[in-house]
Amino acid sequence: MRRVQFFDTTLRDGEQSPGVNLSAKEKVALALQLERLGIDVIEAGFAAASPGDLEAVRQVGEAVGSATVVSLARAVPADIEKAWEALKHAKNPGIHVFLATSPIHRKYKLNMTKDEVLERAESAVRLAKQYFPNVEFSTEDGGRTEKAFLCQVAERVIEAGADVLNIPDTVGYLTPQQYGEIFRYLRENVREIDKVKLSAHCHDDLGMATANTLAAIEAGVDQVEGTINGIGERAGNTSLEEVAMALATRKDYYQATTGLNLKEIAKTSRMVSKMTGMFVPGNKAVVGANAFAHESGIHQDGMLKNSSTYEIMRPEMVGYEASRMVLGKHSGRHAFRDKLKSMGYEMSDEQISQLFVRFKELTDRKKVIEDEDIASLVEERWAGEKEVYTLETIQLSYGNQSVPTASVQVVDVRDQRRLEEASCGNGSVDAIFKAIDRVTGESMHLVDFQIASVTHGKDALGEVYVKLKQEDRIVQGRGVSTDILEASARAYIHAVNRMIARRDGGIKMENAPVSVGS
Ligand SMILES: CC(=O)SCCNC(=O)CCNC(=O)[C@H](O)C(C)(C)COP(=O)(O)OP(=O)(O)OC[C@H]1O[C@@H](n2cnc3c(N)ncnc32)[C@H](O)[C@@H]1OP(=O)(O)O
Ligand SMILES: CC(C)C(=O)C(=O)O
Repeated sequence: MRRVQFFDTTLRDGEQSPGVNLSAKEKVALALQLERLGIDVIEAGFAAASPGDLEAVRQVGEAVGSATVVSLARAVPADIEKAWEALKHAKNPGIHVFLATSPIHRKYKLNMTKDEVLERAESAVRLAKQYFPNVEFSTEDGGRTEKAFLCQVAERVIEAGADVLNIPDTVGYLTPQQYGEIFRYLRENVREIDKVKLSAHCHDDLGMATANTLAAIEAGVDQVEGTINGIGERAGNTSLEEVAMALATRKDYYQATTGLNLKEIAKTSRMVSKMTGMFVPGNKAVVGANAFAHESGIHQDGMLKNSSTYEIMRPEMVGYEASRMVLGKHSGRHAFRDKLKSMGYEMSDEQISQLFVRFKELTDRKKVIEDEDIASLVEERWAGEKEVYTLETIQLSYGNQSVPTASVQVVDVRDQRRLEEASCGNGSVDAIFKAIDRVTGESMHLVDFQIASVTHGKDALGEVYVKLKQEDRIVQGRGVSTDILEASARAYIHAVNRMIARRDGGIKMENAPVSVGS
C-alpha cells in the first residue's frame, strides 16, 4: 500500500481566511500540534508578507523537530531570500515557490507572456535550490492552465531542480474527473516526471475540494495539501481530516495510507477553531459537533444494537470519547431507556412508558432534552407519594384590564373521573391555584412559591417549588415545564397529592424507580 504525504497549510492558506491573524506564539503551538498529528510538511507562513510573519515562520522552523517547515514565496528573489532568512536555522527547512500559469492570470494579473512565465519559474526554482534542500513549485491556477503549457512549465522546473510539483485548483473550478486527468496527463507527457513528487492543492468554491483531492490520489499523486477544518481563502481549502478519514475508512478502495496519528484530529480541530475564531459547523464531516451524534429513534435504536448500522467510523478513531445520543423530538423508547439507565435510573417497562409520554410532550416544546430535563421529569413523577390527581389541561384567560381566570381539568386516579373547575384570581398563578383547590375540593394555604430555571436558553425548563399548609401539616411540591404557569400547576398538584397522602395515612409509593446514583 502506498503512503500519501500530508502537507498542511493551516498556518498560511488557512490564515488567509478573512479576519484570521495568528501570532507567532499561536503558530508555534499549532505547528507542534500538527507535528503530533503526524503532518509531513507544515507551511508556516509567507515570510515576505510582513516582519511578523517572517518571525513566526522562523520560530516554527526552529520549534518543529521532524516535519519539514516551509515558507511560501513568490517567484521573486526578494521573497526567496526572506524565506531563507526565516528558515536558515530550521531543523528541516523547505520553500514553496509559486507562479500563476493560466491564461487569465498571465494576461490580467502578471502581464507576462508564456515565455516570461517559463523563464521566471525556472530562475526562481534555481535560486531557491541554492538555499533550500527541499523546493516545491506551484503552478498557481494550474487547474485553468492549458495542459500542454503545464507540461512545459513542469519540464522547466524539474530541470531547475524542483523536488515537488504542485498543481493547484486555485479557484475550486475543476470537477474530480478533470482534476485527476491533469495528473495522468502530466505523468504521460512530461519528461523526467518521476524526479518530482506530485502534489494536489484544492479549494472549496464549489464544495468539491475533498472530492478533487481524493481524485488526485486515485490519479497517483504523492502529496495532498489542505488545512484543518478546511479553513482558507474564500470557501476554504481541502479539509485534511476529511481526506485522512476517507483514506482510513476506505482503505479497501484507495489502497493508500498516511503517516497521521488520527486520534489527534479532534484536538487539532478544536485548537484551530479556538485560535482562529472560526467555528466548526455542527454538520461538518469528521469534526463537527454532530458528526457522531444521533437524534432519531430509528437511528438510535440501530446504534444501540450495533454502531455499524449508522456509523462508518468510530469517534474514538479521531479522538472523540464516544458517539452521542441526543434526545429530542425524534427519539424513541430504546434511546430513552438507555439514557435513563446511564443516569442510574432502573425502571420497569411500565414506568418507562409512563415517563415516555411526558418526555414526548416535552420534546414538542424543547429542541434538545438535557440530562437535567430527564432528571426533573423522573423526580416530578416519582419524588412524592402515589398520585391522587393528575393534571390534564389548564386554560387561562389573561388581560391587563381584566381579572385572570383559569380553568383546570384533572383526573382522579382512584376512580378515573375527569373533573373540571374554573376560578378567578389576583394573577394567573393565583387563579390556577384556586381552580385546583376547587377541583380537588381541598383548601390549601400557600406558604412559599419559587421559580428556577433548570436548563438554559429560550426553551429552558422552568421549575416551580411550592410549599402548602393545611391545618398543621406543611408539604412541598415541585413541577417542571417549559411553561412556567404549567410548572406552577404541576407543582401545586404535586403538593396537594402529598398533602392527601400525609393526611390520609400515607399512600405508599409502590412504583417509584430505583435510583442507583449517576
Ligand atoms: C493563491 C494564493 O494563495 S497566493 C498567496 C496569497 N497570499 C498573500 O498574498 C498573502 C501575503 N501577501 C502580501 O503580504 C503582499 O501581497 C506581498 C507583501 C506579498 C506583496 O505586496 P505588494 O508588493 O504590495 O504587491 P501586491 O500584493 O499589491 O501585488 C502583488 C504583486 O505581486 C505580483 N505577483 C503575484 N504573484 C506572483 C508570483 N507568484 N511571483 C511573482 N510575482 C507575483 C503581482 O503581479 C503584483 O505585481 P505588480 O506590483 O507588479 O503588479
Ligand atoms: C500558492 C498556491 C499553492 C495556492 O495557495 C493556490 O493556488 O491556491
